[in-house]
Amino acid sequence: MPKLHVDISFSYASKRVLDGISFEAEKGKLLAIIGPNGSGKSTLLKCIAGILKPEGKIIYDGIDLIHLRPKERARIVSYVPQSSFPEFAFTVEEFVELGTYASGGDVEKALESVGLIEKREEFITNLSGGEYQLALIARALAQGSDVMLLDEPTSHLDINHAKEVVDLLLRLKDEKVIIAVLHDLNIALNYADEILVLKHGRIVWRGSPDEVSEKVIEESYSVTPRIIRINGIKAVIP
Ligand SMILES: Nc1ncnc2c1ncn2[C@@H]1O[C@H](COP(=O)(O)OP(=O)(O)OP(=O)(O)O)[C@@H](O)[C@H]1O
Repeated sequence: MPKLHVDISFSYASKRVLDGISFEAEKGKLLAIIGPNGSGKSTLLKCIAGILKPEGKIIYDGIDLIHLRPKERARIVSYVPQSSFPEFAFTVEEFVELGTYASGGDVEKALESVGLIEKREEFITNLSGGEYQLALIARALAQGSDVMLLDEPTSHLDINHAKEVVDLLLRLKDEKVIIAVLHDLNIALNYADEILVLKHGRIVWRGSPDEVSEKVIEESYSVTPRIIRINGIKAVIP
């Protein structure tokens, strides 16, 4: 089974933001990246997505993604950015169709997967923040890529829609390499298979959600939380 190998560093001008980040991700395991604000999580996803050009290597299935042209890379990697207000008044269907540019993917299936098929004719600018987040995910799904990167995919969603997105990722994880930046530690600890903790642009901890201790959170976020575990369910109380 092909793996994604990441071994990179990145600087904005002279400011080192990612320093020797090295990890692997594979299908079947939902990988969550957590860490405090400014630790480099979004920058890491942007490097893998090809928006930023890091030093080092990003290899998937023997192919070095850093040196691929954008259209070739888009066949392999899709990226769901942090949600912002849509810039153009496309219909939902047209917006999701943008994802098919590189690979000619399935718009209808993508809309169905996120529950937006009924809204296909509506303008994207009329969606709620949560629905727009789902449209961003549908656009990435329509790309049909093997690797999917998501930057805080549940941040604008109510508990019901957040659960829908998590369920979708759990359904997709056997067919795609999925890497999600998550601020919601409860989602990360309860649904991810592996966790990477970033701090000051370095991986300071990695392991399974069951191994995340109060000390790990304290050392990364400088806050002393309580982690409660009941019948396999974990809750992080700040
Ligand atoms: N375009 C940019 N130019 C210069 N510095 C930047 C730029 N974008 C981000 N940074 C800096 O890089 C560092 C990492 O930012 P990044 O957005 O990757 O962190 P993050 O962990 O995703 O943060 P958050 O959790 O707040 O979204 C921060 O110090 C940030 O100020």
